[in-house]
Amino acid sequence: MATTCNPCLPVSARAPGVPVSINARREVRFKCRFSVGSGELFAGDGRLFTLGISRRVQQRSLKLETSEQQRRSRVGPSTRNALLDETRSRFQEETQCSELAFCEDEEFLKESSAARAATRRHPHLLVGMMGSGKSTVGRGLAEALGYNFFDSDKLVEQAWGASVSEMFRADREQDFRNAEEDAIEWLCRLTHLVVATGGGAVIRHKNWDSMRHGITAWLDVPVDVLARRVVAVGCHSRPLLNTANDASEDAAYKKALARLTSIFNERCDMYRKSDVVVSLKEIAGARSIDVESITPTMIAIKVLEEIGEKLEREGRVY
Ligand SMILES: Nc1ncnc2c1ncn2[C@@H]1O[C@H](COP(=O)(O)OP(=O)(O)O)[C@@H](O)[C@H]1O
Ligand SMILES: O=C(O)C1=C[C@@H](OP(=O)(O)O)[C@@H](O)[C@H](O)C1
Repeated sequence: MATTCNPCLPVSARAPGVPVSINARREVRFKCRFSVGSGELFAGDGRLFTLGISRRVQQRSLKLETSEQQRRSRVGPSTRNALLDETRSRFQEETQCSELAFCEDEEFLKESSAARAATRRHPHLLVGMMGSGKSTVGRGLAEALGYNFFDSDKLVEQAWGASVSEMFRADREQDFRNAEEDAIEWLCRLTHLVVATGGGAVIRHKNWDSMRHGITAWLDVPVDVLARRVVAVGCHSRPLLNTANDASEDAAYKKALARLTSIFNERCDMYRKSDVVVSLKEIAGARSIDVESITPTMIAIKVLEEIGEKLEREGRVY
């Protein structure tokens, strides 16, 4: 028997978990309030307990909640108490916590579901220059959180039945920007999702009004790295770079670098308006590696850490 946590993610970054429930296999799920982590604990007979670890775990105490759903599942009081006793002793053994409290009172449940509802108001929106990794990192982030992933460019393409490049080529950039605005407004009304916005989303105030319903994270990637990435995959899907006809990769790189530098200089103040900034240079410095060696997973972890810290500073739960 052991608690199992995703070893790739730091405590503050683990998934916030699912609502408390008992499933068809009669595995009982417990979830704690102010959860900053979760683990799984197996009872001797194969039942699975999903546990949330409270911030207070550092003070050697732990709070778990059981839910109305569990009550509805017709686990009788003696079974429930036996489960709780078993969980208590096994978890105390695991965590060396001296205090462990199970809360079942209505007030606690109301409070914790309000807290969960508050976090649900926050879609995670990745902003940044084209090629900064919003889609790549966003997908991993969504997977880690158990959220849905959306790419606003893709929604626009679906709505118009044309690719972004085709729209730009047909001189319909303004139509694209309007459709992007609608897509972002719609997405920001939803919950439990990670959105990769288009690189230019930050230029419209209306998008910021929408994005304030969520949490924005800027992936700050040096322009030379961006240029290398977009040239490597081909610039056909990035109409603003206009490098399609360049004969050599070197020529395409130089043109992309110049164009990206100028776009970055125009937009950097707007990217800085984001709730959190994830700088690849900083990650590289902290890990003593070069920027090109930073993996999307490392970036996703940093995004989660930064968002977690921001919410904590503001007294909100993740
Ligand atoms: N951390 C990374 N390291 C190396 N390549 C990356 C990294 N993040 C993204 N890429 C690559 O860079 C390209 C652009 O990434 P993408 O996620 O499409 O960026 P965006 O959505 O911001 O335009 C893709 O080919 C992707 O595989
Ligand atoms: O920077 C921009 O203005 C744009 C970035 C692109 O998205 P990505 O950042 O996903 O490449 C796409 O929305 C469009 O080509 C415009």
